[in-house]
Amino acid sequence: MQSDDSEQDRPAYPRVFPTGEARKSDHLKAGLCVDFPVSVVLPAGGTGERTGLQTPKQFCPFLGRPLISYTVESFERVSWIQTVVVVVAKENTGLMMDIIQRFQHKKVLVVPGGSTRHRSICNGVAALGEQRRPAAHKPKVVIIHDAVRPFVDEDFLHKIATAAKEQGAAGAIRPLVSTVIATTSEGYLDHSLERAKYRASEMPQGFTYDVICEAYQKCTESDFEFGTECLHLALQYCGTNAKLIDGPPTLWKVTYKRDLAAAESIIKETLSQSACLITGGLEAAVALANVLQKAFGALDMTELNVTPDLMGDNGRYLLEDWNFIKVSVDPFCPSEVEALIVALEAENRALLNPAVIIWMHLSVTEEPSTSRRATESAALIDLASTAKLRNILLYGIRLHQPELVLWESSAKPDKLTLRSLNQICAGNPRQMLNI
Ligand SMILES: Nc1ccn([C@@H]2O[C@H](COP(=O)(O)OP(=O)(O)OP(=O)(O)O)[C@@H](O)[C@H]2O)c(=O)n1
Ligand SMILES: O=C(CO)[C@H](O)[C@H](O)COP(=O)(O)O
Repeated sequence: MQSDDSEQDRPAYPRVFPTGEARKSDHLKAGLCVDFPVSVVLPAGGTGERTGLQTPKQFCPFLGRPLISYTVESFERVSWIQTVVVVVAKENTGLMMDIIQRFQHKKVLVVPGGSTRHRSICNGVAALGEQRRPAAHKPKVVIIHDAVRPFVDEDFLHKIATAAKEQGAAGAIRPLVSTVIATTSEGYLDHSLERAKYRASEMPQGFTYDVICEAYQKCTESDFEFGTECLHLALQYCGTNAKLIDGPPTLWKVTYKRDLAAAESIIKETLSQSACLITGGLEAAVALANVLQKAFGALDMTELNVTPDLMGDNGRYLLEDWNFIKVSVDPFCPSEVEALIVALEAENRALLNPAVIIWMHLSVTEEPSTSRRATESAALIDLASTAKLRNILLYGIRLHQPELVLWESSAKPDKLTLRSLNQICAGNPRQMLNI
């Protein structure tokens, strides 16, 4: 991870929660688009030796999902990207096909890798020219991105794709973290480079299909064996000076074991503490929602809004980024939560921003029997398992409160109620009853 980031330069990691109107207007922007075919090559054929782990880093799991699946999703969700070629070592083809099936990736083509990164990328580019799928067009622009850089957003991909189309090649750059020096063969300082003049070359990079094909056709065995820079091939063999674009720090590459921990914490960080309470408009649910809102407020949580439903434009906006607390009062009705899961799925949210649904059900009649509770829990476990495959984390809390007096919207919540709700809210959702 880049270590030179000052506080002001802290990465704007893709977060679940927008901050007010600015984010809202982003949503209202018609959406980025390109009017030429763009496809992607994700080299994922390495062994990840530097992590010191047996499993190649691209297949290491984060919250139950392999890293490569997060990267694939970052591209798949971009409507103007046609095909995502994932290049994997032959022995990992089965594993990759299994990941595609399990996480329902739709745009992926799996291609066998080579012995070096350049050979793998070259195989991926060649596969784009051989596609036989009816809907596949030869791409105008090919974006190349390491499979082990999962945090890439649509805005930046758009910049790279459009610059690549205009210029023939484009790539992300970042300020250097340390000064680069040359050493003598005896291990002494030969000379050092003036740091301000140099940049670190990162990914993604974009090329017109013709430029990247020509570069790989003309480059030497030595380039294939030792080269580390596709932009260099475009310059040397096609005379194309790449357009360089300052990228966000989120583009860092998972290289060492500590990067795996950092990636996981970023993914977790995107699970925001704020949420939208859905009441269905029922009086008792509204009263409960108000108590919860006060409890969250007392915990100084950033945002907790209450809405009766997710209809209309506001609903679409909320579905795009927010987490949800679905409040219901008898009867126990999983189909309401199922409808929320279906709506979230239809919104095709980024996998990097897992959606969390907490279903808080209030039972106001007599205590349900053990067998009824078991049947209801079984239905919810099924629902939660299906949701998890869509990166929707479903948790359940059942409250039994025959007396609703405390929860009338005008009443001040009693201290005990507030304290127990605070305890629920303060707990890691993972420690709650996970249905
Ligand atoms: N023969 C290779 C080598 C690397 N890569 C891919 O190129 C990307 C960047 O390379 P790097 O971080 O060096 O990955 P590894 O080669 O796996 O790591 P290491 O050098 O530590 O072994 C990774 O997504 C990696 O899977 C590839 O497709 N084919
Ligand atoms: O940044 C890059 C290219 O500009 C590549 O990600 C980098 O070269 C990969 O190198 P390595 O496989 O040695 O980590």
